[in-house]
Amino acid sequence: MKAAVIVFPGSNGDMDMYHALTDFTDAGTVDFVPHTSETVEAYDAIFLPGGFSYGDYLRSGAIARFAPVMKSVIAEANKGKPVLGVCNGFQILLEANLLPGAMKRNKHLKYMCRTVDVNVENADTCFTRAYEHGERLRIPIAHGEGNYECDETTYETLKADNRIVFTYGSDVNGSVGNIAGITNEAGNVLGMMPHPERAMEAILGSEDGRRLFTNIYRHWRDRHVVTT
Ligand SMILES: NC(=O)CC[C@H](N)C(=O)O
Repeated sequence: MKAAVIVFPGSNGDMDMYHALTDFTDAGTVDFVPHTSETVEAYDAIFLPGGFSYGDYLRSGAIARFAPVMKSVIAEANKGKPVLGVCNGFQILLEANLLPGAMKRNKHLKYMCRTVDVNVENADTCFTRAYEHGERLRIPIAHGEGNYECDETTYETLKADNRIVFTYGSDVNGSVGNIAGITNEAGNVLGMMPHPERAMEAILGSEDGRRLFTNIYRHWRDRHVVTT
């Protein structure tokens, strides 16, 4: 599997994402792909890391959404390749309209940085099949604009179509329905505010993020590697 970790000016989760992929999955190639790149067509899975792309000016993700690489990210997402956006990556996916809704400042207007409870609401996606439905994970958050907002119709659709993949165990930032992560309609694009790539090793507090990465790899392997 060839994985692309997209790097924007201001990304800060790119190294963690790279570490999660190279040290915990058998992904053959993991490349840092700069925001100026014109194409990610050669990659099987695309990862948008956390950070403060373009200094979070205007709104988080609002400028990154126009980076040259995004045209190709959108094209590959529409072909059905797995695309994972974490934190700022999620914000960019929202701004790019690959996912519905928007992010507002956290309800207390404070940047929050701590490990929280995260519920697995849908364990039937290419990202979450290694988890149990209803499982409670411990995953760190680190954001100032994680207050997910969408209109009533969108919320009802997300619920009805099982596209709410993760919720917070409690109301941490004001998000509608305590939403922590959602997918697109096809299920191949996941945006989530908690950082699974920072929950890979018990020594750092949790290894609950591991299965997300190993499962993306497994999903690809099951479709591309012939076993006897
Ligand atoms: N770790 C992140 O990606 C968080 C930064 C994000 N731009 C924010 O809302 O603060």
